[in-house]
Formats: sequence, C-alpha cells, structure tokens
Amino acid sequence: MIELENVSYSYGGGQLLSDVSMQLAPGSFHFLTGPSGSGKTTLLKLCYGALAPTTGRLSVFGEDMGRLDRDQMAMMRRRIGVVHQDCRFLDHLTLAENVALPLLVSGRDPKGEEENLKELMQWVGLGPRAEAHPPELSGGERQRAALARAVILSPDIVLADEPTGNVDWDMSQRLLRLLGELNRMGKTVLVATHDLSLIRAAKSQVQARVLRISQRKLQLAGADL
Ligand SMILES: Nc1ncnc2c1ncn2[C@@H]1O[C@H](COP(=O)(O)OP(=O)(O)OP(=O)(O)O)[C@@H](O)[C@H]1O
Repeated sequence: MIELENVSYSYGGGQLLSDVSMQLAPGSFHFLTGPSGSGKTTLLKLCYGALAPTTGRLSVFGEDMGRLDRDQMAMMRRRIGVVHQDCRFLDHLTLAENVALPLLVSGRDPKGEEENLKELMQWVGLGPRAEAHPPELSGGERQRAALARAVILSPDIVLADEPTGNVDWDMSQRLLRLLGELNRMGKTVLVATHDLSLIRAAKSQVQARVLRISQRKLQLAGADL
C-alpha cells in the first residue's frame, strides 16, 4: 500500500533520512518511533506527498508518487487521512464544520453527508460538542476531532502524527482504541509517536509492527522496546 525504496531526504540543514526502505501492507498497523527531530513527521509527509524524496522511489496504492500530476496527486491524497501533530483547526468554524471541511475541499456537499458526519462525531465521542469552536476544546477533544476529520472521506490509509500528544493516559488509550477500530475496518494505519509506553500498551489491542528511525536510518524494532 505504501512502499519506500531507498528513499533519502535532505534539506539545507543536511540529510535527515538516508536510504530508507519500507513496505506497509494493506490493513497493517505500524508505529513509527524515534527521538525528537529524527524525522518522523518528515517521513509521514513523504508518505502523503507533502514532501518529495531527494532520492529514491516512493509508491502509494501501487503508483509512483514522483510520476503523478497535480490532479492525480489530489485524488491520491483523498485516500489518505492525516492526523496532523498540531491539529490545524479553523477557529471561526464549529467543530462539526471543521470535521466536514475535507468534504467541501473535495467537492462534496456536506449537506448530503449530515448523517455520516453525525455518526462520525458520535464515534469519537464528540456528538454533544459539535457546535463548539476549537478554542473551547480540551486537548483530548481536539485530538479526537482531528481523527474524525482525517477519516471523513473514508480513506484507505490513516497517518497519525503524535495523535496522543498533550493528552493524559486514559485519553491516549481511548485514541489508540479508535485507531485500532479503524485498522480492524481494514484501514492501513501508521502512527508516529515518541511515546514507547503507548506502543507497549498497544500490544494487547492491535497487532502492530514498530519502525524506528535511528541515525537517519529506518529499522524494524525488536521486542526489546
Ligand atoms: N525542509 C526542511 N527545512 C528545514 N528543516 C527541516 C526541513 N525538514 C525537516 N527539517 C528539520 O529536521 C528535523 C526533523 O523534523 P521532524 O519534524 O521530521 O522530526 P520528528 O521526529 O517528527 O520530531 P518531533 O518528535 O519533535 O516532532 C527538525 O529539526 C526539522 O526542523
């Protein structure tokens, strides 16, 4: 579903990722871990086409990303739901309107999807908060809304960047359960986190593999986490 072959990524400050190869099979669940600044967000950005590799090949849904034109890239991105680290809400819109935004952006009429939106808000436990505005939300509510927005278009892949940042343990477990449910629905899930205790706790909930970035390389982590 996502395949990286010998991908490297450099910017003005130097090389961040070197010769990274990985394959995420359809329906798999992976954690991506590594120290702060090791390149987790960058790797996710490569996976959804927000950044291009400096060298190497990256394909998603069997398509070489480097060969997609703008329209094809836009189509491909709709099949990938992203939970951004900083959530990125529009404060003047309600929570429900924020969650529905990808519908508008992709040219669908949110009015025709009201039932879908309502169900999704309930699924993340935010039904009663639909009319609230982002500044009124707690950290956990923001993260759950960000997850709802990431899956409103029913993507095949969900990429989540530190989805449990700024929340307490119980809320991080709740978010993990939601991600596990998405995976059981057949979605391919990749979660970037520096929180090893979260990964350890996930073992009882999801069958996940753990990828670790260390010194610009990506490795499959062993059971010694
Ligand atoms: N295009 C770029 N221009 C400048 N700096 C960049 C660029 N891409 C990445 N970096 C830098 O590379 C480093 C790695 O960033 P990245 O956000 O991918 O790491 P991370 O592992 O997700 O970190 P964290 O766990 O703190 O979120 C950062 O110091 C970032 O500022």
